[in-house]
Amino acid sequence: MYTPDQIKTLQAQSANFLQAATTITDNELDALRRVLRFHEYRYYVADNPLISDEEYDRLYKKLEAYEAARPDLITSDSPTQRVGANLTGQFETIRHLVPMLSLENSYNAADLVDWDKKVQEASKGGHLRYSVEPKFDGASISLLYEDDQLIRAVTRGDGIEGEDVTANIRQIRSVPLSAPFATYGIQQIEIRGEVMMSKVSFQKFNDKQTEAGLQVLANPRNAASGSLRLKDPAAVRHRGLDAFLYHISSVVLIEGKKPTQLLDTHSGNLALLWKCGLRSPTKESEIFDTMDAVISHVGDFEAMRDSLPYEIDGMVIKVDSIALQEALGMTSHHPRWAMAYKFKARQATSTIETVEFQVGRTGAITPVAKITPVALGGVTISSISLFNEDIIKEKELRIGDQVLVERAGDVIPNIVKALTELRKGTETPIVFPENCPVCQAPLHKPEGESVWRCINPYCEAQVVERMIHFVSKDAMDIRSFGEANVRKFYKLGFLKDIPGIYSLDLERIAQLEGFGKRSLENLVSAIEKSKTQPLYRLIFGLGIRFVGETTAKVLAKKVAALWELKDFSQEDLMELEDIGPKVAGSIYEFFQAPESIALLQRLEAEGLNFKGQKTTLQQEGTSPFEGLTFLFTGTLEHLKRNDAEAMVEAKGGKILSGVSAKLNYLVAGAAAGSKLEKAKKLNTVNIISEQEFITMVNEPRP
Ligand SMILES: NC(=O)c1ccc[n+]([C@@H]2O[C@H](COP(=O)([O-])OP(=O)(O)OC[C@H]3O[C@@H](n4cnc5c(N)ncnc54)[C@H](O)[C@@H]3O)[C@@H](O)[C@H]2O)c1
Ligand SMILES: [Zn+2]
Repeated sequence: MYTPDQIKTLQAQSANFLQAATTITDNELDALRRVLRFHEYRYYVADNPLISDEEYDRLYKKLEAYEAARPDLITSDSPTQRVGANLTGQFETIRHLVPMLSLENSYNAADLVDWDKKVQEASKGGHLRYSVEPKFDGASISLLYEDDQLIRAVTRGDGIEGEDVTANIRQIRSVPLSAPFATYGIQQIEIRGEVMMSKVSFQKFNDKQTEAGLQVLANPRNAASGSLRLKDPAAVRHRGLDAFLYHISSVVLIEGKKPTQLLDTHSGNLALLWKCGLRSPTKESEIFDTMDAVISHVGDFEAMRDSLPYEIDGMVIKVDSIALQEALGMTSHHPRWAMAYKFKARQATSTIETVEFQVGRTGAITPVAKITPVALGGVTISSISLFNEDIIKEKELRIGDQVLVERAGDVIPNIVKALTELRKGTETPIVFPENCPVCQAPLHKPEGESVWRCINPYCEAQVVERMIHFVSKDAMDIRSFGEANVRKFYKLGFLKDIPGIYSLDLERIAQLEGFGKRSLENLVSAIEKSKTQPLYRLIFGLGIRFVGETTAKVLAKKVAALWELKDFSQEDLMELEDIGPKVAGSIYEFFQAPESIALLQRLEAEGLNFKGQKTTLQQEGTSPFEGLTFLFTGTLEHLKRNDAEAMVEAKGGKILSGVSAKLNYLVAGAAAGSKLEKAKKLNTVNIISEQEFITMVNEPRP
């Protein structure tokens, strides 16, 4: 459709239009329309947009503003006069009973208030209600049911005609093949909705694409519309698609039947669809009497956008009364009775200017792309982690590449893809260093891992990062310390390692600019306070590889004092909750390394809390045998069998009737027989004597 040269020219023109703050001139009108049509093709037909939605919307608004001032120059094929065509020519086209339009977009409360005024005028003082529902970010479809049977499903196409994708739509489980419309007197009904791919299915889909070396899709919308065009309906079934149906566009009643009242309002329509077994957004929609209430609701919904299982890109506000909808009518592009309220953009385009390699506290090398600063979701983004070398290879990123950047909610920004077609030939590969960029030690990458590491424990970058981690909020939480002070003190030679935090030369610090009496006092008291932090914070703060907060808590609970961890074997560690071989290996290594022991000795000498939770827990606990199982066999010398069993139960343990893998302790008396033999074979049972049992009962915890 477009040659590589045309693509480059059109993209350069887009960039010019986007940069120019001013409105366009008469001469540029044609070029802007061509540019918009090109992006519509990339978006609707190729499913591979080259600019972000926000950029497209800005171009569109530019054209709209120009045409509003010069209505004499509007042509019927202008992108503002019809919906972007997505006819691929691969399917039979079918005419919609009623045109299938786009929506008018609004971006702020003021836009909504303006629209409300127009609607109020049209309502002539009648009671006005708005129905508000999510704007589902998928691909639109139109379904036709006749005599309760689904007879066809069509894409939006150019709004007048769409493509017949019935075979594919029949694979979507939330679209019933038959529905009891006749009970409402309906013979034929045309319904509109959105085919969606959930966030989970989308992630799975992209993972598979990556694995197969295919291009990842920019968003679930692209994935949904791409799925509708698959040639093999069976393949559609595996994509995990859903459909929300939110509009009735046409109804033919069975002869002699009266229309149900549900057909009088939009909310009634949603209820009717729901009652007939279609997934309409009844639960997701709400009715409001005033635009003020609508505005506050859309704000609330935007805040919970990320907790939904599917993507929405805004809200749609609809006039609830169908009579008023009809009075308001439509343009050739959108109905006047509905308004989309678009949420803040999540994607933008930018350029990779350089890539830096950062060294983390565990020595991991993270490539970070420095991009041309771009505003996204309320913040300006100028650097983006590329995670590791594999990701760079998978996404085929190069320095100089134009890229699509995404920032969803609290998730850290990431690069969705490079816009490879826009390459000029001057882009250069991203070369991973062979040596640590800070200490120059050769980097290592163990088999099966994707991260390169500097394994020099004295690497400056790591030393500093470890200290930053140690003082951080989730670790020792030394409030007034922070990253900036760690770096400053280190640079000045005041601070060399973690224990040094507790022996800072305060007099020298007092002479530094910005360290008044007050801030120095705060620093000192924060450092002092950290000495009594619970043990798990210290363990976490040590920055042992793979030991997060949760693991640190597990470890702190298991010991009376930190030093005990030195005696844990890898097997001992693996018996603890949620600790696998990788984590166990790392903990074991840490406690065997002489450097670690020296570090801990210095910290202990500084008076840091090394006490774990083990002893306190047991003294408080009245059920030291909780979770343990016992069985007695053979003849006991000192205790009666019944008394012994009662002792176990009194301490929270359980008596089992036979030897199995569930058994923890077999107390074997004289002449023990088959049970003892079986326990020996099992290898998992602790076999103890009566005397050992008595000792255990008298001890706080086995
Ligand atoms: N990045 C690009 O290059 C590019 C190019 C073209 C279009 N676009 C994007 O597409 C938009 C235009 O596309 P569009 O015409 O499909 O409009 P749209 O997606 O902004 O809104 C209209 C569509 O919303 C859908 N919708 C979802 N939930 C709905 C609900 N509850 N009620 C009614 N409709 C609902 C319908 O399918 C309807 O057709 C642009 O604003 C832009 O964001 C991007
Ligand atoms: Zn290094």
